[in-house]
Amino acid sequence: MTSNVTLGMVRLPHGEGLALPAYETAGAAGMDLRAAVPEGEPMTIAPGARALAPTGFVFEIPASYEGQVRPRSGLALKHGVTCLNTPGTIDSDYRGEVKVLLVNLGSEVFVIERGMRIAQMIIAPVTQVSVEERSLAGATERGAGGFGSTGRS
Ligand SMILES: O=c1ccn([C@H]2C[C@H](O)[C@@H](COP(=O)(O)OP(=O)(O)OP(=O)(O)O)O2)c(=O)[nH]1
Ligand SMILES: [Mg+2]
Repeated sequence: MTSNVTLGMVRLPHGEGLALPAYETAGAAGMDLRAAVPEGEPMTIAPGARALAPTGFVFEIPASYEGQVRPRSGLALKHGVTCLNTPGTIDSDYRGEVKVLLVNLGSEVFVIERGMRIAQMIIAPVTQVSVEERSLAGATERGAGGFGSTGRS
C-alpha cells in the first residue's frame, strides 16, 4: 500500500537506538510514534496533567502534505491518555523535533518509558487556498441552518 510519497526522518541524538516511526500493519493509516525519553528516566503524567513527549525525530514532510498527530485508542481506553490538541498539526516547513502533547484524563499516574508508542501520525494532503473577501455568500438550500437543523418535520 506504500505510495511514492517519501517522508524524510532525521534522527536526533536522543533518538539514537529507537525504532523509526513505522506503520505497524500493511494497511495502517498512521505510523506509530515512540517516546524518546531517557532510558531509566520515565516521564510521568499525573491525573489531570499534561506533558510534551519527545519523539527523537525531525520529519521532513513533503510540500502539500501535513502530519496529523493523533491519539492511540488503546491508551485512551486503558489509561484515559490522549493527545490534548488532537489532531496535532505538523507543518511541512517545520524543522523542529516532532513532539506529542499528551493529557492524562485517567485516575492513575501514567508512566512513559523510552520506546513506548504514544501516538500515531497520519500524512495527509493539504490544500492552501486563496482567500477572497466578499459582501454576500451565495444562497443554498441549507442557508444558515446548522447544529441539528436537519431532519425536523
Ligand atoms: O502535536 C504537535 C503539534 C505541533 N507540533 C509542532 C509542529 C508544527 O508545525 C508546530 C506548530 O504547531 P501549531 O501550528 O499547531 O502551533 P501554534 O501554537 O500555532 O504555533 P506556531 O505559532 O509555531 O505555528 O509545532 C508538534 O511537534 N506536535
Ligand atoms: Mg501555527
